[in-house]
Amino acid sequence: ILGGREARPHLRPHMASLQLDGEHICGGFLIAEQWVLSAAHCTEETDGKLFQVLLGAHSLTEPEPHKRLYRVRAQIPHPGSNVYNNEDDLLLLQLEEKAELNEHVQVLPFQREQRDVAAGTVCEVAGWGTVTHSGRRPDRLQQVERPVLSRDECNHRTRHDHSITPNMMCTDSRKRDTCKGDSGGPLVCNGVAEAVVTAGSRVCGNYKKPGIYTRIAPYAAWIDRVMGALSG
Ligand SMILES: O=C(O)c1[nH]c2ccc(F)cc2c1NC(=O)[C@H]1C[C@@H]1c1ccccc1
Repeated sequence: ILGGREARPHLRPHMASLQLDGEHICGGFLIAEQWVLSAAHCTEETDGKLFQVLLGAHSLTEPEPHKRLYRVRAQIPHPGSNVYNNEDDLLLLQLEEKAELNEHVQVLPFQREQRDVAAGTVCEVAGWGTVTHSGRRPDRLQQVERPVLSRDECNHRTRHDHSITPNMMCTDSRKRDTCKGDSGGPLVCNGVAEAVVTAGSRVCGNYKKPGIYTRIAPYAAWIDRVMGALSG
């Protein structure tokens, strides 16, 4: 998160850190007791290794009550996700067991209504991604508020040049922005997860390249189908 600040500890009990060998790779969030939603691109360089999911954390390194690392039973990237574009950039992770819910570990409801968030709506995004242009990695969860940018604005030739589909949305990226390591985290508007930070490589903090998110409502049926099929 560029231009943000340290989050109030444990005000985002839905936040997850997707880790490989103890290293934070991407964000994610708890959508059900045994399920985390993140971004498919985050699995690109993991050559088939399964993530571990850290829940209940504020600091990535310090011991905290309710902080717990969960093993993953299954990772299901959306079938439409690919390495060439940001389309269908969603990843479902089934935890080995149901997460133990408490004040620091909670599920976050996601938007199911197929209606765009109005341009100008101020939403918030949190993550353990880079906090400086030189790539400094924070130990504690950061957050930033960002206004939604209309799809037409975002698709302007000088911005994302018509690559933003109806299944995506954008936020203003002037100075305050998401960055590497924030991908997979939720864009929360009025307390509801509207979208997921896309994990394609994008310059951060440049107003010419707004933040890109995968809207969740268009994928509600896929999410329900996968969770229902693997609910054994
Ligand atoms: O965050 C992303 O957009 C993104 N997209 C990817 C694609 C492949 C892939 F193998 C990884 C990623 C990845 N995450 C990262 O590189 C994470 C490791 C870097 C990081 C940045 C800041 C703080 C902690 C760790």
